[in-house]
Amino acid sequence: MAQQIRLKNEEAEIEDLTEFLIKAGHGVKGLSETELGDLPQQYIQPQSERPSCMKIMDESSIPIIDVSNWDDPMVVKSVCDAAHKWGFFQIINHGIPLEVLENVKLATLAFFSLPPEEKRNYFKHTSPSNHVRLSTSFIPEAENALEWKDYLSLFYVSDVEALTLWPAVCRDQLLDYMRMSQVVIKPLTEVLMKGLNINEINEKEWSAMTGSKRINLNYYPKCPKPELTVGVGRHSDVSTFTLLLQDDIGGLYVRAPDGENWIHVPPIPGALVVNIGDALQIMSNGKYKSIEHRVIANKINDRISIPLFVNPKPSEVIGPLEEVLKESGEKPKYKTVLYSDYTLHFYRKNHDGKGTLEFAKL
Ligand SMILES: CC(C)(COP(=O)(O)OP(=O)(O)OC[C@H]1O[C@@H](n2cnc3c(N)ncnc32)[C@H](O)[C@@H]1OP(=O)(O)O)[C@@H](O)C(=O)NCCC(=O)NCCSC(=O)/C=C/c1ccc(O)cc1
Ligand SMILES: O=C(O)CCC(=O)C(=O)O
Ligand SMILES: [Fe+2]
Repeated sequence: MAQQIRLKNEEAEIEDLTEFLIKAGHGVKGLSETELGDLPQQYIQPQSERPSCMKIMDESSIPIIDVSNWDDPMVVKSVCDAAHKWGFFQIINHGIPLEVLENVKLATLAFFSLPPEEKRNYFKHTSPSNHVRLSTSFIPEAENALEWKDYLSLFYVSDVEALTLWPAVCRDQLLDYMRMSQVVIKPLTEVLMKGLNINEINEKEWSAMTGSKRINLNYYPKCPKPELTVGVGRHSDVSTFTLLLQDDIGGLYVRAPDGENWIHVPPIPGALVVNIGDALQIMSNGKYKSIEHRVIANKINDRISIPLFVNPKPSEVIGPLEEVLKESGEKPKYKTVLYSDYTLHFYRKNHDGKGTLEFAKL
């Protein structure tokens, strides 16, 4: 197969690659396992996006916050300051049992270990529902260069629906995690709102901020030439916030507050990475920031990560919160947008740093 991929002329190559990756269900994991030795040209990123162009700040680190007591004013301050300055932080002692997190990682590996004949049923054209979708790269149709990643994206509607639609090898573990994640989602939302002087969150605001959830299982197989490609290109999440579980390999980099340098997010056993998404940047009128981040591929190890995106409901109209505008006296920096229009805009283009936010800028 590997030889076939390489020997075809350029146009046939793309067709063949699509056949191999998607129709046959091998994904980039299958490509990695063929031990090509070389990187197919479709994965070669322009010079400016390659790791060699990143200025990395080794001495810096995003905050690590012990959240064993969410009511502690110091915790509230640390979380809100981090959301303002860094847009990214790690939380420890968050109350989700280690076993639940370990089971999510094992379930992710179990899904990607399924034979290609089974996995191919979850790609867009064959998936039984648009709430379950396996993809390779981000949006292959919209990208000039592909990303070295496969991912299963699961939109959560209810336990009942997930039990019917989600793949049996991982659904119970993921549902346990979704259930347990409330011990973080609820106090984290309350604390972030406190930082905006919102002390009571009504039903409508809960729905505006946390009304829908999506969980992605990311698989980054080892890559023959990591220096020429990316695991995930520069982007900010379109969520309200994201809880990210990563394994012990590393490779996630976030933009430093100076807007130029990059900072590695080291794996910490048992910790969760939290990042602010575009929706909360909009609702907080820019007080909290969604930060650009990217993943570098790895030559030696496969890597997995599992982001849980906490989002507004797709039918929600979001914009700067009234309380925030009143309290600060600021003019709105963003217009109101239908959240599903915002996410559709994100899904129609390749990763472009913080470009998605332009859609909502006034
Ligand atoms: C607008 C959505 C996304 C889809 O609406 P739908 O009408 O029920 O679903 P469709 O299946 O008809 O999808 C419409 C289009 O959206 C795209 N799409 C629909 N889900 C997908 C999908 N998981 N994958 C990649 N295209 C999709 C897809 O391209 C499709 O376009 P097309 O095929 O041309 O009809 C809707 O689910 C929605 O608004 N959800 C809100 C919650 C939500 O999912 N928010 C996104 C949080 S995810 C996030 O912050 C970051 C994600 C991310 C992901 C990958 C990365 O590399 C980096 C970051
Ligand atoms: O793999 C990671 O560490 C981050 C992945 C990511 O940014 C995403 O899926 O949105
Ligand atoms: Fe992300």
